[in-house]
Formats: sequence, structure tokens, C-alpha cells
Amino acid sequence: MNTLEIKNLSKSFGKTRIIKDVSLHVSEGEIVAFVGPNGAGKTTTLKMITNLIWPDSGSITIAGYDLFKQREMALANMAGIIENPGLYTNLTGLENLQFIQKLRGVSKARLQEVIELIGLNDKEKLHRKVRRYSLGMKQRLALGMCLLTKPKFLILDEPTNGLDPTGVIELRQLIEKMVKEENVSVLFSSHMLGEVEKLADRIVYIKEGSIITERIQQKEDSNIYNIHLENQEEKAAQILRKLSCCKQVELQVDGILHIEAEVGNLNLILKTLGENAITIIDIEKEKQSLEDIYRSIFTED
Ligand SMILES: Nc1ncnc2c1ncn2[C@@H]1O[C@H](COP(=O)(O)OP(=O)(O)OP(=O)(O)O)[C@@H](O)[C@H]1O
Repeated sequence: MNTLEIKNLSKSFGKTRIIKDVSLHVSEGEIVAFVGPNGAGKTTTLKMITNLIWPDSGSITIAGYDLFKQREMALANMAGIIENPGLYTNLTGLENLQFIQKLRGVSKARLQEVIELIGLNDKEKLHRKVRRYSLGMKQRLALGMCLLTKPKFLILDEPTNGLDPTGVIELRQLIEKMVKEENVSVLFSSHMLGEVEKLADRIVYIKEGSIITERIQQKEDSNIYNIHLENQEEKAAQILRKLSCCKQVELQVDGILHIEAEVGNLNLILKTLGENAITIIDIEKEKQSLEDIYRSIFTED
């Protein structure tokens, strides 16, 4: 099941259509980056997912619950940081965590678990007023507050914005740990392509309110292929998803199959498609860096 499923979301401010028919999903345990130039519509989309603003049309489902018809259950499965993390700066880190713990009826054991996960298991840090925290510590604390209720889905608007390199690395490690240990799925927006490259499993590109394309992020032990088929793309996608060497299979808007496969399995993929009488027109191994892809998508013609 997809942790997040958005279908045909649209939103206008006044007469201007800002979000145009946006559909996207985040699978269980997946980290998806939302990338695009300033004003593309990232924050507006994230605000609709977190129910801060309402779309004009479209649907949003979180952990299987419809955000508009089963609002409480949908929101109970999600947490997020949009724009500024909502911290009480005159309280200590621990008091901030305890505030949410009591408000949401979270156990003390869970509070302790979260403190350890976010690396604040240190008396001095826990009892320090948040206004004296570094930005990196504030971000980690804010993530901790999100995690107290064990959400299945986390939404982060430019989480590394303003952080120094150490803060960026620590935050990335924390997000990776959260996904591994707590099985949360994450959708985050970012302008930091280097970070996106390291953290995301998949990248969704938005421009002028429309999703332009999406790409699977290559990991060290895998290759990415773009396969152009004569027809039967849906069937091919279903067949390849059953192969254990295919970690991700996405059917793109343009009908091209975008595949992440463990290194050394191209022959098996081709053989499987051949056995199912699916004709390949072209196959290309992706070599572009994220920066090249970004430039080719967003630079004006
Ligand atoms: N409340 C609002 N009223 C009118 N226009 C708005 C409002 N909020 C956002 N916009 C406009 O919607 C467009 C998309 O804004 P949004 O903040 O979603 O972009 P973004 O992709 O998050 O940009 P950035 O990378 O700069 O954060 C922009 O043109 C913005 O000016």
C-alpha cells in the first residue's frame, strides 16, 4: 500500500492556477524528494497534504485514509514540518517533547526512545532552553516531536535549509535512521541537489504547478534503465515488479519504463520481457547526474 496517494490535485489563488492536476505517491518506507524552482508549487502542495490549506479538487490518501472524508485518522498517521518548526524557544528541549507527549498521551518509554533516536540523550542538551539550540539541534528536536506519535508518514519542507554541512549530514543520518528503524515514509522538498541525491529513493520534479517527470535515484549496487516499449507498458511494469532484481519500476507519463535494477541483471530483464512477447524499441542506461537532469528539465529552451 502507498503511504501517500495524491490524485489530480488542483489549487488556485484568486484567478491564478498554482497547482495543476498533480498526482504523486510515496510507497511504504520510501523517501521521495520534491524538487523544482522557486514558486513551482512545492510548499503549496505540502500544505494541502498537511491540511493547512484545501485544494479546489483532487484527493489525498494517507496510510489508506482519505484526508477529506476520514480526516482524523489520516492526520493521526502523519506528521510534518512546514516552514518553521513549531518549537517553544523559552522551554527546554525536554519540556518541548513533554508538551507533545502529554498532549497526545504518549508513553514515557516512547519519549525515551525518541530522545535516543534524535541524539538528544544528554542531560545538558535536554535541559538547555531551545533558544540556545543550534539550528541543527532545533531541526532534530522538531523531528523528534513529530515522531512521538509514531506517524507512518512524514512531510518535510526544505528540512536542510540554513543548516551547516555538519547539520545537514546529521539530519540526513537521522532521516535514514527513522526510515530504517521506524519504517516511516518521507516526502521532502529541497533545493540542495547534493542532499537530494544522497537521501532520496525517488525524485519528483515540479514546474509551474505540474509534475514534469520523476526519477529513481541510483544507489551504488544498482543501475537505472529507461526502457521504451512498443506497447503493453502496463503489463511490462507488472511483470518486472515481480522480479526480485528490480527494486523499483515506474511507468512514466511519457510511457517509458524507468527501472532500478541490481547490477548484473539486464539480461534477465530482457529475457523476461521477451518471454512475455513484449517488444523493446530502445533501452538506455541512465548516466546523468542529478544536476544534469535538473538543468535539462528546468533550463528554459
Ligand atoms: N496564499 C497565497 N496567495 C497567493 N499566491 C500564493 C499564496 N501562496 C503561494 N502563492 C503563490 O503560489 C506559487 C507557488 O508557491 P510555493 O510557495 O508553493 O512555491 P515553492 O515551489 O514552494 O517555492 P520555493 O522554492 O520558493 O519555496 C508562487 O507563485 C506563490 O507566489
